[in-house]
Amino acid sequence: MAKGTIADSAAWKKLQGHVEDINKTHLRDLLKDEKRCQGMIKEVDGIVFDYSRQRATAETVEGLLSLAQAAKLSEKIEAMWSGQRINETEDRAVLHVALRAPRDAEILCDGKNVVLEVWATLDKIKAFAERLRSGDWIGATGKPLTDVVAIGIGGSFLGPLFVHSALETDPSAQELSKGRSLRFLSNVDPVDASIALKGLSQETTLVVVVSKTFTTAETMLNARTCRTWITSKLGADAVSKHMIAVSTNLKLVKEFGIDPENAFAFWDWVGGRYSVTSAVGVLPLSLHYGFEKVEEFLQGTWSMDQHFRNTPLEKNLPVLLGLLSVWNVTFLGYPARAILPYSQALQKLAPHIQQVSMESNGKGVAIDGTRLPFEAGEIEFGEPGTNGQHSFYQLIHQGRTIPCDFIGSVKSQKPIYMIGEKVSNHDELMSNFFAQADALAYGKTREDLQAENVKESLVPHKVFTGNRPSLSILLPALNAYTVGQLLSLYENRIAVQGFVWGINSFDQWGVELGKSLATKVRSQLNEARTKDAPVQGFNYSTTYLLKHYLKGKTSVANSDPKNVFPSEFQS
Ligand SMILES: O=P(O)(O)OC[C@H]1O[C@](O)(CO)[C@@H](O)[C@@H]1O
Repeated sequence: MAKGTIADSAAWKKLQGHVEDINKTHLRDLLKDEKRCQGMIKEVDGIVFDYSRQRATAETVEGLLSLAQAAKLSEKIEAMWSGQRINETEDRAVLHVALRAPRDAEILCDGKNVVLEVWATLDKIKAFAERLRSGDWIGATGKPLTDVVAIGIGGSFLGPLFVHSALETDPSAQELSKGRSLRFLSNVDPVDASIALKGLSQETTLVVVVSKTFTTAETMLNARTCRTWITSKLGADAVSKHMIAVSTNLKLVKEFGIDPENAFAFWDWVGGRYSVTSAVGVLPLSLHYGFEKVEEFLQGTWSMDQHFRNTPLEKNLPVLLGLLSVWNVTFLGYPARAILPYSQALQKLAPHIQQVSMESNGKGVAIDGTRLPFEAGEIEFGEPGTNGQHSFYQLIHQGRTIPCDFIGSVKSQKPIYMIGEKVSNHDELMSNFFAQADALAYGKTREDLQAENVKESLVPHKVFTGNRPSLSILLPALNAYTVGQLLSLYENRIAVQGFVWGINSFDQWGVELGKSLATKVRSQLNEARTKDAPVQGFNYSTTYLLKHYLKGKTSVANSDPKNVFPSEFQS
């Protein structure tokens, strides 16, 4: 589009007009049309995707596909895959898909096949993981390193944590990680460090500092904290044995004191929140589970990536998911989405996707800087079912309309059957998965309640309007491969939304302002505590709060500097 935004397109306007038609329908009636439903259930590489409970008809989907065409979606997907610098404000390509490509694939960036570099790093990770896991790599006192603490924040933390929590309950992955532990340290809150290091011994711990930039304040402070924890017990030389790094900034890794030989690279064409399939996730997960298990995860992502790149839009799961999200957010006016895995192992899916989505698409201007005449981005949150049912589902059923993603699996990784119970524990879980989607769609009418002889005064309270959209994703089982498929499905869905809205989903300028203001506060706190300097240069409110905060702290002016650590740090 030469000028203006996607909202100027005829396809956009047509969809706006179509909202009125949809508002005349109820999901209760739409679900009676079996032909419609049949067209809205797709199966790809073992995953069933059912969007028949969306407030949409074949005409809606057709309208959305025209919108995709107006937004040049196919061209944008191809531009991403062909290494064009589609992250224009940072002048970078967006090629996280290359991270999971098989060894013999070719993906070009600036005329270079990046798959070769990807595999050089994967080979290095594999070799290192084998050395560590076999006990060939030993710590400063000669002991094998069985515990890994991965320090990182945002994309350098949430993705690896999500995959780790998903694999933790997979029996084969469990077997591979016997006798080992993997912990994460992200928050700069000293309590997080005390939790991460609790009970660990420096002698058997390897710290992995994960930071794309190697400048992130929280990560670097936690890295220095762990370095002090190690050196105070094992001496300065122990760093080379007990600390390694993942970064695109190998110069700063070296300056920090980590041997560049023990650093694992990735590239500026990998966005932080899209980096879990780079060394950011692959290294710590391989140290814990072995490289082969992590490779299965990469293969799952690649399978869905290939489907995304090569399948016509109308059958393409990430595309359909993305278009329906645009429909819900922008046209039907539902700004939020609930991610509801009926799988405890997917407990960190929502927090991870929350970052991928909200940091990617929470933008106010189009890629050319034009202010958007609509609100892009989506509020994403979620909890595993059935826990969420006893928390926020009340609001979803009778309060606000929040489109839901229900995710379940056919098989459980930990089946429990008990004599005398009607169903297995997993069947009980999945009964809720199936029931909730229909409860939201159909609701319960006044007539239904009257037929049940419900007391008249209670009828209004017990009515469920229904007509609340959801979609269902059914995996064959939860394992490394399907976790990879799911990740790619969501990552690519989020890219599709951004491509259609016409925004840059791959920069994150919105996180900068808070960071720079924190620098000013940090130096004020330092001046106040070490030199008793007065609080100045802030507005009334911040000055008041800072003074109150400082009143409760001990001044260290005129005293000898010393390290202070919680007792958990002393092993
Ligand atoms: O990996 P880094 O450079 O430490 O950055 C951590 C995170 O901070 C952000 O830059 C901003 O939140 C994320 O995009 C990124 O994942």
